[in-house]
Amino acid sequence: MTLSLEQLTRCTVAVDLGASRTRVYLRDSGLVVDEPSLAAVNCRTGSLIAVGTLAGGMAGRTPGHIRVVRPISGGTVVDIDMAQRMLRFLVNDKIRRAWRRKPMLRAAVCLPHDAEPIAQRAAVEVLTALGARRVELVDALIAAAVGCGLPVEQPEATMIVMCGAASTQIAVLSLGSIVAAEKVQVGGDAIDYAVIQHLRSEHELMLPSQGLHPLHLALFDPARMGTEAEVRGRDVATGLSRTVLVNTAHVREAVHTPLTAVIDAIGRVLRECPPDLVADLAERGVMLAGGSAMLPGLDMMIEQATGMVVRIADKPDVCAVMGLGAMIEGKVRPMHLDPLAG
Ligand SMILES: Nc1ncnc2c1ncn2[C@@H]1O[C@H](COP(=O)(O)OP(=O)(O)OP(=O)(O)O)[C@@H](O)[C@H]1O
Repeated sequence: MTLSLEQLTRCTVAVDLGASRTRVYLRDSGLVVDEPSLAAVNCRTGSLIAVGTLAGGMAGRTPGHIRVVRPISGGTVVDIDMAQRMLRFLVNDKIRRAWRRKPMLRAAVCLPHDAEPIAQRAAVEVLTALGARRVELVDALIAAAVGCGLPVEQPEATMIVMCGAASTQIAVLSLGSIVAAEKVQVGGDAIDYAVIQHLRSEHELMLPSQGLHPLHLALFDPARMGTEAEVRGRDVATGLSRTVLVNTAHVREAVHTPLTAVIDAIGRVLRECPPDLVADLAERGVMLAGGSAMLPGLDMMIEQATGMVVRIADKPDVCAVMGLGAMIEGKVRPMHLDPLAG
């Protein structure tokens, strides 16, 4: 992966191909695409019917011959052809025109920490098919840390916990590099799954896929700890609509297992760090980013488990692409580490 800021400033477009959402930042225009990484396909003809938000609205409501697919899984492109087609439709005419004016278009893509060479290659192929002549790959943790406004280029420790849909990545950074990092395959989707399973087994209730986010507020809000929240769904046996009262403390217990994996990974990263950096972190705390950082009370759960202050980034879901955008716009100044003269 590259971290040559000079190479990045030659890029016109910054892309974050996430498991849950695809985001595109265009130089001089800002964030121009932020849509679900979904495509609806007609299985009989192979034609694409919808992408992004429109495809998301179709999920769970399609007839047998239409499938809503995710070409990106865990931050890795798993279906290159579909990802290319999805991205082509997500970037509208205006962006395509801007790209066409740049025959030697360069693109920057952020990839999960420690992405396999095959995942790196897949991302390059997706962007190349859209006209990029050169693709710079950047570690998503560095991009997100820049996007959160952390002083990554300074000789002081900063810690970022990026909780996405399919994974949580944790890193301690200093002097523009990653000192210690870890990735666990637990993110917002695993937390949602734990809630769905709890409602299914304890209350015999099935939830529509879109019904979870409004629920997060009722179930995880620390102010409502130990109270009951009304949840509406479909009865598993009868298929009829039903409302149940759910104890919020029990739901928190249900998500304990996925969250424990995240807390354990934070501990492992801290153990790998030199003591001076850990002392910095004790003062400065932890920055929480990624879409799942918006889960009410997640910051407090991490704070209680680690004993460190946890802050949630401004717009945590778009930190990585905005950080990459800042890099291509040349807003990040590298710290000079040239050998001393004399
Ligand atoms: N307001 C919210 N409250 C709770 N969870 C949320 C909220 N908004 C988004 N999420 C969760 O955030 C996750 C998406 O986060 P993000 O946009 O960072 O994912 P991504 O970058 O596509 O994923 P990944 O980094 O795993 O590739 C989803 O699991 C979603 O359920």
